[in-house]
Amino acid sequence: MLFEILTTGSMLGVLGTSYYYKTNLNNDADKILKIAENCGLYKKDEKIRLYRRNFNKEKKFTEYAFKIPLGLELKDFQDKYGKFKDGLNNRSVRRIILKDFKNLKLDRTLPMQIQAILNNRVRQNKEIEMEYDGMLIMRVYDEGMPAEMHYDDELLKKVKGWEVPIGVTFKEFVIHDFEGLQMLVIAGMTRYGKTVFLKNAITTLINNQPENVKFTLIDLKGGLAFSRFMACKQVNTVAKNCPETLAALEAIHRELLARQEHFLANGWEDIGEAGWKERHFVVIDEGAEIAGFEDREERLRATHLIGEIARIGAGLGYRLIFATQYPTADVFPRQVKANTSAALCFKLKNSTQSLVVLDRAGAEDLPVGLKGRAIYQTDREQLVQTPFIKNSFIDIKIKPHINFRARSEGTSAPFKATKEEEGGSYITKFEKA
Ligand SMILES: Nc1ncnc2c1ncn2[C@@H]1O[C@H](COP(=O)(O)OP(=O)(O)OP(=O)(O)O)[C@@H](O)[C@H]1O
Repeated sequence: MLFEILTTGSMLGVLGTSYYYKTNLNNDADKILKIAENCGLYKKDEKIRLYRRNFNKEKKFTEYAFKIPLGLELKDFQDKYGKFKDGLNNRSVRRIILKDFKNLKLDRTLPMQIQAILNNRVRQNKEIEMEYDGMLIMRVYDEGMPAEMHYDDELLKKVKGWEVPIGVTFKEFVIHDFEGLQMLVIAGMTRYGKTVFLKNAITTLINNQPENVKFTLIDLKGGLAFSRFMACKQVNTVAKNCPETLAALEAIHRELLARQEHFLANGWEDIGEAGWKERHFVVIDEGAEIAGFEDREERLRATHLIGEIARIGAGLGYRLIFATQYPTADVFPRQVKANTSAALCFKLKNSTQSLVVLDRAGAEDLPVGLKGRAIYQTDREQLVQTPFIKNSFIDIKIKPHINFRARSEGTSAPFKATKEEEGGSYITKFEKA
């Protein structure tokens, strides 16, 4: 009796699963075509056309290739990401779970139990990835990404050199390599994961490049988030207000110009050719505070100095991470925007902000309340779940790098350039690669 039930159950399960995929595939393709049409993604009477579809059983996604009318581009479809996502998830589906049959109780309620298994409905949680390679590629994943990813030792082993973990997509682990892309913009509404990501980046770099990394941390949210890094020997400065920020930026600027002169004198094109290992990271959180400095002169000067780091810093070994929750055009120094080709964008308030960061709408459609979900944009775009790093984990990792000699108030303030740095000759020593 039990054997019969299990066999019948398994058969029903297999049939149910194959029915689910068959109808699901047709429905999804039809839905995409319909949503595109309803969103005005067509030209005159020319609509998008399905060219092929492939189902990847292992990674549980279906890839659709669409021919799109001339005059439309990938961005037009990405702008409607939220509409496609909601449309594909607009109803629950019947899903038969095979292992439920194994848990059946052989009593009078058996028929009801079987009925419950057969009638099981689940809310859909599909995710979409879009790309263009001569055709519009839409990958529809049956399951969205994990809602959480933890930063642990295993994850730390996956990054080396100047790489920092960005997170996971539906199918792969993503890193940001600061040797390839030296500047990174981070944007997102409050409490969606900017600071956690910055702490992830700082901890990773201290751990993997303890002898070569230097930090200037500009924390205009009061200095609390970066305070645990203050005593690390890799941290030159934690600036917490306008005067400290200006002093820190002026010091970097002096160093930058001196370095430039030194490179010129030696005929080095960039830090790679110079063979210097040091990289100096300037991390700014919250960038919008700078645009709000009361004194106009100070505001303009700070903006100019950050712009200079973005404009000429990369080749000289400077790296910039600029984070803000108010990404409006006047908050980004022009040079930062012009010289940055990487952005990590958490949920934003509206499409105008998204346009400033990503040059397209869409970040406003990221899920409400899902912390750590972001769009990572370089020359391509990936939807990622960023790793969550616990403060206790950070403390373990940075402990070996803490300078136990108590810092005086002064040492947490910006460092002073030496006489030599201020003058013509530049004496900072760097290790040869
Ligand atoms: N990647 C993540 N995964 C899971 N939870 C996260 C993640 N990042 C952040 N969180 C949660 O969200 C909270 C807020 O994150 P965080 O401090 O980074 O926000 P924020 O964007 O910097 O906000 P604000 O702009 O207000 O400082 C964290 O305390 C944590 O609980």
